[in-house]
Amino acid sequence: GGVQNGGKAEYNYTVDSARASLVRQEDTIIFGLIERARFPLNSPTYNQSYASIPQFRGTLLDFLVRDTEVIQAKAGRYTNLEENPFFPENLPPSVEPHYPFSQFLHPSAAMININNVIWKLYIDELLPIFVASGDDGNYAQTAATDLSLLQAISRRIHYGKFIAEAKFRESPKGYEPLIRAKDKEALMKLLTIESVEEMVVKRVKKKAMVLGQEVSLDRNVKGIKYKVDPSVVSFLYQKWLIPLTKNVEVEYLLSRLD
Ligand SMILES: O=C(O)C(=O)C[C@]1(C(=O)O)C=C[C@@H](O)C=C1
Repeated sequence: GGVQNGGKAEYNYTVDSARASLVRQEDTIIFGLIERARFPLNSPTYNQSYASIPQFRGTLLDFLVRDTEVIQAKAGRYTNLEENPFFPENLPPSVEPHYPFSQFLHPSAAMININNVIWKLYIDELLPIFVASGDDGNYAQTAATDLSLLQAISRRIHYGKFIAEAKFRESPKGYEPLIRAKDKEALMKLLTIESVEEMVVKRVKKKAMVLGQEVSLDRNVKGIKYKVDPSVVSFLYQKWLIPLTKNVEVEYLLSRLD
């Protein structure tokens, strides 16, 4: 397809390499949670009537994300299909020379973007369970940590496209009839491996303990304190991140043969 690869070997994802990437992304997400949890909720960040930005309608977070995405688009961020913008409308093209990223995904399926769902979920459901209530006035800093965490969560969930493609290529005969029959339930069942999910949930809890513990040189400190509650991290994965990744996988597969 389309982009010339300039003689470079095309990088192909496998189920194993995609899983390895998800494992790495766990670190980014956990650090993102730790960074955001340094601040209390700071609700004015998400309140349109608080923000009074000239020529802009929206919240401070909307403003920061929109304008950051414009810059990042120009710098070429979205030429890599692992990245999906939150405000894809009217993003400028990259001004950078194009790197020949692998055309691994099926072109129509590559267009899936559920960031509107992720955004709403983040504000309404996720924030309240891992940040303390309160207001310390650091709204711009808060929005900056929201942006990197949102990008990390979005990347993880949309990575479902790459996993789904790798799974499809490993057993097209299993997937093709279900895709033709548009059988979402059967697709969901075929791509689900409960033992892998259980490992993910256990590992992120352990990582949150290791990466998020307060480090002290004082031997007399009693009890370990965590910067973000490890059981909240495993809950986020179990309740939201894994299910949404799987939804992306199903959506991707449904248009895989278009
Ligand atoms: O590792 C896989 O096989 C995936 O599809 C990823 C994932 C996940 O979101 O972590 C989703 C579905 C599977 O049941 C197991 C794990």
